[in-house]
Amino acid sequence: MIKFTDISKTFIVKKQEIHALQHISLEIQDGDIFGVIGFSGAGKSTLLRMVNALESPTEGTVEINGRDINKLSFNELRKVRKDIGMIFQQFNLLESKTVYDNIAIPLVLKRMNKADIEKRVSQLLDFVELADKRNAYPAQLSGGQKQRVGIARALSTDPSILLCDEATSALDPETTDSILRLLEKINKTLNITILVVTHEINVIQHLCNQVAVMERGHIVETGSVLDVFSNPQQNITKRFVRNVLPDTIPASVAAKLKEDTRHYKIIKLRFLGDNVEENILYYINKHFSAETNMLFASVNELQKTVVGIFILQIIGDNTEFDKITAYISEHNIQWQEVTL
Ligand SMILES: Nc1ncnc2c1ncn2[C@@H]1O[C@H](COP(=O)(O)OP(=O)(O)OP(=O)(O)O)[C@@H](O)[C@H]1O
Repeated sequence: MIKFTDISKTFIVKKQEIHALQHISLEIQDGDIFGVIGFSGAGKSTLLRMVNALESPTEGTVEINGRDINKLSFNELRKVRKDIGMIFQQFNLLESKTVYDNIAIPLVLKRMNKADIEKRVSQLLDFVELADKRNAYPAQLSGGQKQRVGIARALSTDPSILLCDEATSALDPETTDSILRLLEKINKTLNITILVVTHEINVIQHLCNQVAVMERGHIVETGSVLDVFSNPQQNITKRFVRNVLPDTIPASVAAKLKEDTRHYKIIKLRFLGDNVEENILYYINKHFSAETNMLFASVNELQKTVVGIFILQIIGDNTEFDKITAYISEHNIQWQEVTL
C-alpha cells in the first residue's frame, strides 16, 4: 500500500513560496489502478514523485508497505526504488542506444550477468510486442513504440509499483488506447499497482478503478471511478466528467424550452447498472397526469457498469411533479431539478 499522510510541499523560487501540495492524505491499495487528475500546475507530478522520493515532502509522510520512505538509509532507498518503475510523457529514452540496450540499462546497473539480461530483455520485448524492434534506435520508432520501450525498461527490475506521469499525453487517441490496454494487462497479469497522473479524463475512464481530483495543491474529491463519475460533487470534477459523460441540455433545445409557456419542471436522472433497464418513463407516462419530454439522454459504460443520464421535461402541475419525483426516489434513482 502507498500511503500519503498530511503531505504538504512548498517550493521557494526567488523568495516566493509555491504551495505545490497542501495537506494531502491518500491511500492506494495493492492492485489498484489509481488515477490522479487535475489541470496543469495542480501538483500531480510533485505528488507522483514523492512515491519514489524524487521529491521529499515539506510536511507529512509517504509510506510504502508501512515504511516511511524519507527515513530510509541510502541503500534501503535504492532497494525500494528498484521496486518502483516509472514512465514519462516524453519517454526519456537514450537516443544513442538501441531498444535492447535501453531496456537493459537498469539490469546493467544492477550488475546482472549478460545471459540473464538477454533472457529478461527478450521476455520484456515479447511482453510489450516489440520483439522485431530489438535493434532499432528510438528515432526509428513511433511514439507508441517508444512508450512500449519505456514500459519494458520500467518493468525490467520486476517492480510491484508502476508510476505513470502523463504517459499517453504525447500520443494520438488510437495509440493511447493500445498503451492503456498494455497498462491494464500489466496490472492484471503481473499484479502491479499502478499510479497514473494525467489531465486526460478518458485515461481515468478507460484505465483506473480509483480516482483523486486535484486542484491547486489539494485533493478535492476522491473515490471509485464509478462513484465519482456517476455523481461528481465538485465543479472541477463535473467539468472533467462532462467531457466523457455529457449531461447538459443541447443549446438549441434549451432555446426552445425558453419559449415554452406551459408549466413545467426539468429533472436530470442518473441510472446505474440494472436501474437502466427499468422502464421508468413508461410508468411515469402511464400513471401520472403529466407529460414527459426527453431533452437529453446518454448511456455509457464505466467499470463494466452501465451509466445512463436522462434529462426530462415534466409538463404538469407541482402536485404531479412531487408524486413523480417521490416515485423516482423510491426506485433509488438519483435525480435533481435542473434550471435553465
Ligand atoms: N522543482 C520545482 N521548483 C519550483 N516549483 C516547482 C517545482 N516543481 C513543481 N513546481 C511548481 O509546483 C506546482 C505544481 O507543479 P506540478 O508539476 O506538480 O503540477 P502538475 O499538476 O503535474 O502540472 P503539469 O501537468 O503541468 O506538470 C506548479 O506551480 C509548479 O510550477
